[in-house]
Amino acid sequence: MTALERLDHTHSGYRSGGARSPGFLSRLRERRAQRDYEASVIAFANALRGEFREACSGLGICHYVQVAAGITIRTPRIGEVRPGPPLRFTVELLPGQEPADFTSKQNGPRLAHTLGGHGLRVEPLAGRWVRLVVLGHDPLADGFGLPALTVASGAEAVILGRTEDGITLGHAVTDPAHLGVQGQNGSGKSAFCYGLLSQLAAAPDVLVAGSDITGLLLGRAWDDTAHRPHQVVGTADIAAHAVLLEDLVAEMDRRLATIPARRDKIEPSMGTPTVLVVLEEFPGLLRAADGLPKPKRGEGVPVGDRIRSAVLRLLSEGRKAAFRVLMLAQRFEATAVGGGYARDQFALRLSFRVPADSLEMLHGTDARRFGQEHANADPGIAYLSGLGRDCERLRVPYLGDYAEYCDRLATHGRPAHR
Ligand SMILES: Nc1ncnc2c1ncn2[C@@H]1O[C@H](COP(=O)(O)OP(=O)(O)OP(=O)(O)O)[C@@H](O)[C@H]1O
Repeated sequence: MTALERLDHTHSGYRSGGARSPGFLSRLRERRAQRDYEASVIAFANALRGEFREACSGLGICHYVQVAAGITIRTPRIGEVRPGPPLRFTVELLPGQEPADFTSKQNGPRLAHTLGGHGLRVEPLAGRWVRLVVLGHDPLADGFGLPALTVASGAEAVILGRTEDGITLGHAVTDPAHLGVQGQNGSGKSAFCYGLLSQLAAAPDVLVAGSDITGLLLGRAWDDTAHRPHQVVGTADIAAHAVLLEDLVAEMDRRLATIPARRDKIEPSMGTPTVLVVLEEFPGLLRAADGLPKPKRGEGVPVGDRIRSAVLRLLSEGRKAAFRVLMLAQRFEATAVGGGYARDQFALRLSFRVPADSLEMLHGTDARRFGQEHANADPGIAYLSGLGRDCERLRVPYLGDYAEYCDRLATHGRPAHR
């Protein structure tokens, strides 16, 4: 506060006239500051229009118009500008343009870099208008911890991650979707699953079953819980994995045979829980099974084939019987996960750091534009498609180290009936 302003507050009774009062000077100064600010915003907006126009013509987000003097370039018109941060401005699309044109083919980061930012977010407004938001830094650069949360029922959403717009995405295990997760070593898939399973471990109407050749995601950490008898771990007895999966298929068949009249699916309950069949490092399980000696002709089916057909049945028929599959693989190659038909059954797909071709393999050609950047993603950053949303980038929550996972299961895991 300046001396004059102080005078205005403390000695207002001595003012000789409104026009000469310190209040007047202060208002004058305020008005001038406001004018200066507005002039700077106008200058900034004009500079932005120039830069944006250059960038749009460079990236081909423009129309070429033939006029008498030759060819002229029309670029989308900028409306209102808010310097931010983050810098935001509205843009009127040219006829035939779509909001996605600003982000397709790496246009988003290129436009943002020209305008001094890191990334670009496009928000459709009314009619042909969109708002472009220039993000100053990668909104997913900061991690977020997963509090010791558990859901009371499978119908409650567990936290999957936070998107670039700051939206926390959830998913209820009762939603009819199998979940496929791929990622290279150290990309954060196991940590993601620790978070996911620990949130589900207490729900009385969810059973976490499955096969885990590593023995870390399932197995010992689940000892003394109701889930543990339905889990097979390790590589010592690969046939036991096939037996477990076949038992799950038998339970699925029993449920399908008992769907009540006028219903087309099982309603999960404590007596008939949603079974989440976790298949950790599934391609590794198939490789180990295929490496076993083959039975002689007429003396049974090879273990690998038994596993493939059980998983295929769970994937294709399990949804109505309250079975959900969570499959993990380094790479979702069709041959590695039991065939292209099996891979197509995953309505919810999540990719941690993977080479560009693997990203496209699981998410389709829409994901091609993200491939290069995602091939170097930090642990915990993933692309998700499904849930009625386009392929989008998100950061999954981090529960902490493995000991924390064990502690949470020991504390919250639904106890075994004694
Ligand atoms: N969401 C996350 N936020 C921050 N750091 C993470 C996150 N997830 C994983 N990390 C870090 O990355 C490391 C590797 O993660 P994780 O073990 O889950 O990878 P992975 O893909 O399962 O690898 P592997 O296939 O070798 O098991 C973790 O030890 C942790 O330090």
